[in-house]
Amino acid sequence: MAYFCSQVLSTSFFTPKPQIPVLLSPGVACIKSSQPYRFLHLKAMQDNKVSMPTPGDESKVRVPHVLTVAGSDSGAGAGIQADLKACAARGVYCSTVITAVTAQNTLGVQGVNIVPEDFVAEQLRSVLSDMSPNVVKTGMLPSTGIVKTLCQSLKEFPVQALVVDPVMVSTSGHTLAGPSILDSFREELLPMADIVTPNLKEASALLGGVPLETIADMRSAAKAIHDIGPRNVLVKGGDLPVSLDAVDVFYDGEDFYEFRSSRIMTPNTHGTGCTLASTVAAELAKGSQMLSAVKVAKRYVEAALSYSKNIAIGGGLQGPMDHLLKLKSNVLRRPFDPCDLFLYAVTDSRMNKKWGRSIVDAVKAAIEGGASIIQLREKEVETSDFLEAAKACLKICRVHGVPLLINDRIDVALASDADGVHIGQSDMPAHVARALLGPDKIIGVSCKTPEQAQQAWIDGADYIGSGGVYPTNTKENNKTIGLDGLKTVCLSSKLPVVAIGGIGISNAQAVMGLGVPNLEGVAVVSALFDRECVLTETRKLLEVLKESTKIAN
Ligand SMILES: Cc1ncc(COP(=O)(O)OP(=O)(O)O)c(N)n1
Ligand SMILES: Cc1ncsc1CCOP(=O)(O)O
Ligand SMILES: [Mg+2]
Repeated sequence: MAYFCSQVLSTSFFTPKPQIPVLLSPGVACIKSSQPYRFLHLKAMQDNKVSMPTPGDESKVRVPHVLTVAGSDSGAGAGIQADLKACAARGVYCSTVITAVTAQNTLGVQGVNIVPEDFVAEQLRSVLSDMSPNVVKTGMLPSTGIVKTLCQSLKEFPVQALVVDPVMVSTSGHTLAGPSILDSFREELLPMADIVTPNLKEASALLGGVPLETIADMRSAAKAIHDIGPRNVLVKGGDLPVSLDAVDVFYDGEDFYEFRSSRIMTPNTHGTGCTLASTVAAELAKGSQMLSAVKVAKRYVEAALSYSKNIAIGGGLQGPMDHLLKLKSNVLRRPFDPCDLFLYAVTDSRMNKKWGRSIVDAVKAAIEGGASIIQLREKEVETSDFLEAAKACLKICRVHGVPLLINDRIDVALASDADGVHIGQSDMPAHVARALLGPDKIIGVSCKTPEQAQQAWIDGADYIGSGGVYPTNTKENNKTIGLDGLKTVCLSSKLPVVAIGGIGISNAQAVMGLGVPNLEGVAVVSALFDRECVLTETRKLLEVLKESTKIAN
């Protein structure tokens, strides 16, 4: 590997107009250049100071790493906090050097406290001397001294790429870095940058105040900024007047590229600039070339903006976005409660077809009748129909606060964002399902024996389905374990249990009357769905179950 790298390096020293990162191995990009800073960088790479796989150290995995040098935003929509979240969302490690601490919220910036220059230098040294970030991304650099300190540190500890977001004014209009830093930007920082990502105001400021009102102006600005020294320029046109599309202009010194996307109507745009730049940095750290890094970053920001367009955080005009695309779905999903197992309705497409109803109608009726959890057990439908049904049922379940699980099909559960899965002993092992679904989704496992119950607990299941308690026609060749077998499983299980198999209004009380504390309810298929009126049957079963809890107490 080292030999291959030095081959690339030795030719790159003589490349006349080098700009594009050369992929050496995943996460290791080498930028060809003949400039002094580049020389130091390449030299450091040769000396193995910059992240390289260590021969004989295969058990350790080097992760792509971005160091962000920026200001803290107490509201966490922008600055260091946005950078951390964007890198985490993109699967890249992010270390931080804080240049200023701001008091901010969705109303604006209430205060700024600049970190002393020598302490910025100390943070830089701590990270750069030990942790070998692949890429440095800069945000708020509030003083000339801090800009100079950073440039000095980068000469001492070269990195693979430098992404400069020339933050000057907050989205609320507060000055975060005054005009005094412009000279140091132009003279020192930009010539070291692999990409600079100004918005219209920042591009104008870098060019001495020229008005920028059209895409043609943006192209001229990109070219003029490129002349200052950065290898690539992205002029962001989000503030361009009278344009429905958001247009950004990218210039690599030879070609122009326009990135167009339809404007997402949302107030939650605070921190988009920081997020875009740190995502570019993250993609470069993974080994992407510059143009694809910018493309992916644009796509990610658009997706996050679109996902976050209706989230409500703070009372001001500009809210933060949700970098991890999780907040909305977590609000709608409540944690698993074992009481949900009380009346567990398991669908069956054959039965619903027989009675001329759709899966969605069957689920609606079961919920209206009082089902506390739904499982889609659709053994005969096409995958695409299963997915559509799951999405439609999920909408209904969410409105009623009823969890929706998918039988067997982890792929369908993931694609529909259902609340979880129910799996059997011959399905995907529960620990694999847990790894695929993450910590929050509900996983139920079928168990007939104490050993299986113990394994389900070890594997990270949330509940056990135990049966068939009574003989059933719904599942072929299914061994009946009886009430005794059910009791044995319950007593050996650390997890809540739901009984299944041949259960209906005639025997539900006998099952619940077993009197074991972790037996939470009954799961039924034919007693609800192989009947003319699902609503009536569900109501009747609910009454029987309620009655059995009264008797038990
Ligand atoms: C709640 C509940 N318990 C058990 C089962 C049976 O699952 P499995 O053993 O995977 O068999 P199939 O349902 O896939 O035929 C269940 N579905 N639900
Ligand atoms: C899926 C399953 N697992 C064990 S028994 C059974 C079938 C339950 O269906 P029914 O409630 O109609 O007996
Ligand atoms: Mg199964």
